[in-house]
Amino acid sequence: MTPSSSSSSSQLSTFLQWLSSNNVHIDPRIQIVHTPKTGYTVQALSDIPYGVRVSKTPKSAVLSVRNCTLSDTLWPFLKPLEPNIALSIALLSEQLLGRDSRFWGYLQSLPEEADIALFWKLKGQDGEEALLWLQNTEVSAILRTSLLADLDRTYTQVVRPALAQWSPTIDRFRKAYSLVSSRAFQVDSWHGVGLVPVADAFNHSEENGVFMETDFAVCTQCGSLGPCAHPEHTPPHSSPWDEPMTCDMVTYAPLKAGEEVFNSYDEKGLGNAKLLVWYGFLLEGNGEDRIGFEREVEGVLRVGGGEGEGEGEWSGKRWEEVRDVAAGFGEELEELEAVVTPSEWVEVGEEEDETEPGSSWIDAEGRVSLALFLLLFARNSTEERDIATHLHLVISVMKLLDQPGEKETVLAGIPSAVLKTLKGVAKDVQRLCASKMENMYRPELTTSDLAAMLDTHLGPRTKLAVSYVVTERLMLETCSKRWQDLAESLNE
Ligand SMILES: C[S@@+](CC[C@H](N)C(=O)[O-])C[C@H]1O[C@@H](n2cnc3c(N)ncnc32)[C@H](O)[C@@H]1O
Repeated sequence: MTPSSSSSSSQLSTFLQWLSSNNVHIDPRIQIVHTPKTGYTVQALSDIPYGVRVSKTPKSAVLSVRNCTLSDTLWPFLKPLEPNIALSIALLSEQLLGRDSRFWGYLQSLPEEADIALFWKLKGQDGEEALLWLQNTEVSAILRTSLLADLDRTYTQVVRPALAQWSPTIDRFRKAYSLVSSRAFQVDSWHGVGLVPVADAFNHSEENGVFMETDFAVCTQCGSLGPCAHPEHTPPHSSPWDEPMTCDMVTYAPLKAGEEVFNSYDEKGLGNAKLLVWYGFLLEGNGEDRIGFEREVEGVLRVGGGEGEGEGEWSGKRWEEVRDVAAGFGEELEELEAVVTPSEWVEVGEEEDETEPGSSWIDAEGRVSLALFLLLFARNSTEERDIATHLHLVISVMKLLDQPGEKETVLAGIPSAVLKTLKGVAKDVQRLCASKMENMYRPELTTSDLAAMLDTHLGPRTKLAVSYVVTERLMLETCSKRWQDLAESLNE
């Protein structure tokens, strides 16, 4: 239910009063705004320089499994659970207490639920249609986890018995989970995850203006930052121990008057698939998007393609050899950044297992991951004895082709084995992309058809799903076209 603007403004004023009585500090240069359509946003009222603490929420005002009213009773039930599930139960318990909850002024300001894709399966026709569209995308890969079943089981085994006096429904528990999923923060090593009033009013963007700062390393037994009765806790020397512990939103860049202030929900970045599943929205042109090729890599390898190569050989000796050789090629490989994404160079040759299918992906610009490039290189150069020289030549040709100039001159004198490997890699990449698209919903529709559908009458979830699919299709098409062009230039 969408609240009217008068109920929305009374919710906000009750929330602001609650913040004030819980000693939450808000810098007068920012303002929390609420409209029924956009929910909460935070606006800068004047220019604010870098490094300003624009809000400070005492940890006593954070809702966590440690801080909730029924913590003493609930803790033994919550301790073994996955943190977000445990926090959802803590949140639900406060919601059930209603006005008796010390968090009521905050809770009454929250939406009833966040419409996250995790629960679309349970949302009738629009949700089901949206999920059909998301078939064989990154979203469906995330949704393959057993979380929904875990939530059902937790409801029966924990929520119902622990909160029996209120007879909570599974629906209320799921709604609480959706709020936690879309607005909880890591608070510290005692609270774990928690709902941090004010901090959770900021929307997300890739270019964030604020970030959260808090003392994380507190005593895991009692939450103390300074010296306490627990000998395992070594107090950090960097923080004053006697000040109230707070979760602060600090400006990360100078803010301009009149502009919305954004946070980033994950310092490592969040692609649209995760945003849809855990937060229920997506960002246009999200630079963090990736498409994994776990299934397709196995499919392509199974059908063969590397000359004379049999099933299963790809991850064997040759792959290890290529990986070892590539570890010494750091700078050379970096120069391929137009085709191979530079963001994971550090992983090459390090402990992370590059044979994991999870490291084969393309990025938002349609560039292949280094692991995928090397995997396909390995698979298409099985006959080469001197793999280091062969890799060097392949990289050199790719670099030359990327520069303006006569392709014929570039290619003259290049050993045919090098061209063959490159053509093989190009063909494999195109096959991976095609295979991904063929297994999506309605593959017969072009990407332009899908984009045109966005102007027609679609349910809100279906619309989000179709826009997501358009971005994945564009990434695949960009990637495929780049390698097709490369292969064609080798034929000229
Ligand atoms: C932590 S809350 C942020 C405050 C939120 N607007 C509210 O009304 O409570 C996260 C939720 O805000 C919304 N949101 C955050 N960033 C957004 C963005 N860039 N575009 C659209 N919705 C966004 C999503 O609904 C998300 O689940």
